[in-house]
Amino acid sequence: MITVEQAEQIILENRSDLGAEITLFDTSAGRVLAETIRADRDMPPYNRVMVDGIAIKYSAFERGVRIFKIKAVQAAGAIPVEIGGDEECIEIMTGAAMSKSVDTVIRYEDITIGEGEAIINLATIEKGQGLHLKGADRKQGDVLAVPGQLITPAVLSLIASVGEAEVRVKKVPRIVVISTGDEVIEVHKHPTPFQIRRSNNYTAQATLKTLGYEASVLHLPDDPEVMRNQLSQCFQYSDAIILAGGVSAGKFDYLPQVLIDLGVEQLFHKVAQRPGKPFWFGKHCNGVPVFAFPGNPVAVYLCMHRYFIPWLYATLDQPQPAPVYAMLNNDLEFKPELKYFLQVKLFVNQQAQLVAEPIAGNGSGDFANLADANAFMEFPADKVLFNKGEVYRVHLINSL
Ligand SMILES: Nc1nc2c(c(=O)[nH]1)N[C@H]1C(S)=C(S)[C@@H](COP(=O)(O)OP(=O)(O)OC[C@H]3O[C@@H](n4cnc5c(N)ncnc54)[C@H](O)[C@@H]3O)O[C@H]1N2
Ligand code: MOO
Ligand SMILES: [Mg+2]
Repeated sequence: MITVEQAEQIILENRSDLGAEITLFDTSAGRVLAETIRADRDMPPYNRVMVDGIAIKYSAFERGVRIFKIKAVQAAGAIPVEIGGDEECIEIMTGAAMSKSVDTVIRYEDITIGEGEAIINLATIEKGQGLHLKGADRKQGDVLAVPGQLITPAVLSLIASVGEAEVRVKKVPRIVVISTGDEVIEVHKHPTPFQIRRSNNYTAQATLKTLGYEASVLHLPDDPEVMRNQLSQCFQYSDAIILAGGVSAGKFDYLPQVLIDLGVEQLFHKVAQRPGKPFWFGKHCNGVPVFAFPGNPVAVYLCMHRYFIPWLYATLDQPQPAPVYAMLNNDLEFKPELKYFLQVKLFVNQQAQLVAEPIAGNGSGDFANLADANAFMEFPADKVLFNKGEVYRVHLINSL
């Protein structure tokens, strides 16, 4: 049996390269950049007025001039107006490009406008005040965003401002989530006393949706023939396949054999972890990875966060998010030599520490308590006792 770290490494080594495509900039939020965005002009591109008021030459104020003749009113977007002499000013608006003949802006609140003139009511001003200098933020050609960067609303504003109406983004994988099991029926149907409604595939789909990724869902019965037929089609139109259930030691756990029959190379089966020990991972001969998670709902949920999402980041060339750590709030014991992932509720205490409160449950079949959790805490396999105050890694879940 391999460790969690080994499983993670094998999965990341099997990241896919799906290439890039062009998309319209205004639909690119949530996509991952596949090009470098550079400033096409200085930022700001001109000496930008920051307040509504008057623009003057500072040296005139320094000499004692307080009353300035208004030469013109200049709106944002208008051609910059020059003053004729030092005792003139321009009434100028926020966002306007200031001419070289003036260098300082005084806001309306600090002046009195009279008949064709402006009187400054301040004893002191600073040269260059009220002005956002050309190139102060970034210079023309500077890198604004890099490949692998998520297009957040902030990045999108940069893409728009440099005039990239079309932007190169990483292609997103076509993902299918497939639940298995004869006991698992459709959501709108009424279960017999020995059936359950399916939830695993929808949880996995929703987990992806919260990150901005679509997935289709499918269900397969515990019938190797049907599984073979349906799965062989899935390999034609998917870039990643997530399965749930049918991978353990039961008489009807056909999946590992079915996958091997279909040309999927088994890269591992079973990971030293709880939940999710029977996790099976392989790669189809056409390159499509297969994440066959154990059917228990908590195992599916953990494996989505611990394995599939990191694979997704790697596939999209996105840096993995920095690990998060929290402080355990209770003593606990876990004897098996497995890495233990426990549902916890995180909160920040008055010392600004991130604290993890374990949520007691009934094992990996108990998905009722998942709704109260916002993270899994990861406990090392080589320890039995875990004490209050110790710090361990956490994986955030249920964050919308
Ligand atoms: N002899 C052994 N038995 C089991 C072992 C083992 O090592 N030896 N491992 C246990 C562990 S750990 C897990 S986890 C489960 C995994 O089993 P499978 O992957 O084969 O999954 P199933 O048997 O199909 O189902 C398990 C459980 O999950 C429920 N389930 C399945 N699909 C859904 C769905 N879409 N929505 C909600 N719930 C679902 C299913 O009804 C079962 O209760 O095996 C242990 N056994
Ligand atoms: O692998 Mo499981 O521990 O029941 O989810
Ligand atoms: Mg089973």
